[in-house]
Amino acid sequence: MKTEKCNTLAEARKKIDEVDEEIVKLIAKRNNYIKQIAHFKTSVTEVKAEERIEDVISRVRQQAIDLDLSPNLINDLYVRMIDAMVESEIEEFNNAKSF
Ligand SMILES: C=C(O[C@@H]1C=C(C(=O)O)C=C[C@H]1O)C(=O)O
Repeated sequence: MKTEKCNTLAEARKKIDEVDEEIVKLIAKRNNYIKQIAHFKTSVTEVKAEERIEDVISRVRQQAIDLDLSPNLINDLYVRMIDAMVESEIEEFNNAKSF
């Protein structure tokens, strides 16, 4: 992973702002795929797919370890994010069913 060396506080903050912009775009992209997935499912239990959540969390925890990042931090962020995305998937699922 390429991280540039910054020489000032302002420069480092600008880099952080750029990274944040990318993170939010990627989260929006992830959420768009989540909404598509809703259309391939037939029940709310299937929407929730607990075993898939465990797989995703386990994979990102390992990736955090590989990148020398706290696995617990990534775990907590993902639990919160997936929770919200499952809500958005359920909403999409219920809307699709009502057509
Ligand atoms: C996207 C899916 O649906 C839900 C959302 C998940 C996620 O945000 O990664 C994982 C499992 C499901 O709770 C899926 O089944 O893959």
